[in-house]
Amino acid sequence: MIRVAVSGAAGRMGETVCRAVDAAEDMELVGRADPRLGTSVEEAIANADVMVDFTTPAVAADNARTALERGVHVVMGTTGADFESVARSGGANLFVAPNFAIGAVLMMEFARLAAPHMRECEIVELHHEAKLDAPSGTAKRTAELVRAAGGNVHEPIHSVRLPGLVAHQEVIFGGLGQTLSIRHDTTSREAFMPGVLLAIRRVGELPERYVVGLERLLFG
Ligand SMILES: NC(=O)C1=CN([C@@H]2O[C@H](COP(=O)(O)OP(=O)(O)OC[C@H]3O[C@@H](n4cnc5c(N)ncnc54)[C@H](O)[C@@H]3O)[C@@H](O)[C@H]2O)C=CC1
Ligand SMILES: O=C(O)C1=N[C@H](C(=O)O)C[C@H](O)C1
Repeated sequence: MIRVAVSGAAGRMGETVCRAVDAAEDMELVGRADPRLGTSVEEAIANADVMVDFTTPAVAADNARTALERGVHVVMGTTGADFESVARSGGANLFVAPNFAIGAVLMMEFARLAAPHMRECEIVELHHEAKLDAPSGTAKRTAELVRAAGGNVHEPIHSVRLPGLVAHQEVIFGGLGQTLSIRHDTTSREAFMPGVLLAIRRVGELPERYVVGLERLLFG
């Protein structure tokens, strides 16, 4: 049994992760941290092997440090924060993914493949109106990957925030007489759960202490 604590447990993602962990036969939900529940990270991780964090950019790095210093592996989903500086804390592993949905990972892979052939690129990301960070973590990661593959991502990345949206992104390449659009739509937060559960199962045996991107677990 993998003993899992969820940080941000009363949030949109945290509640969904708690249900997914509860339903997984090889996992036990041992702690739920959230100020809205009156529970701290320290209490929640006391008996945990892995902490999953979906909180806010302001607190996520501190939460990760707290867990790593206590030897608890971290699966980090929170975007808009930098985790490089905490990655070497303690003796446990840190896995960070800006997007846990397989379709979003494929969108980024396809964009990386297209970049050397159609260099000019714009990214439009669209999210629910309560999202705190802009551009999204997925959009920033896509831009990094496209640029590393030789693409020219135009600034700024376009961020749309509206009620009715969940999480969506379009990567548009333009070339002579043609465009190529790669679009991913998340219509339910359930989309992220297989990726989160995979990361919980694998975070204890990463090849390095700090790994970024679900593609590292999916495609080796
Ligand atoms: N990597 C991925 O695939 C995904 C990442 N996200 C990211 O996850 C994060 C959370 O998103 P939502 O669930 O929509 O936000 P939310 O606002 O619904 O939930 C955040 C929760 O964190 C709690 N919180 C605040 N401070 C805390 C602390 N110090 N310790 C523990 N909990 C604390 C809040 O009370 C709230 O319940 C965002 O950064 C978002 O971008 C969201 C969806 C997918
Ligand atoms: O806040 C969200 O909802 C999401 N955040 C992540 C991001 O910033 O890319 C992943 C997904 O887009 C949903």
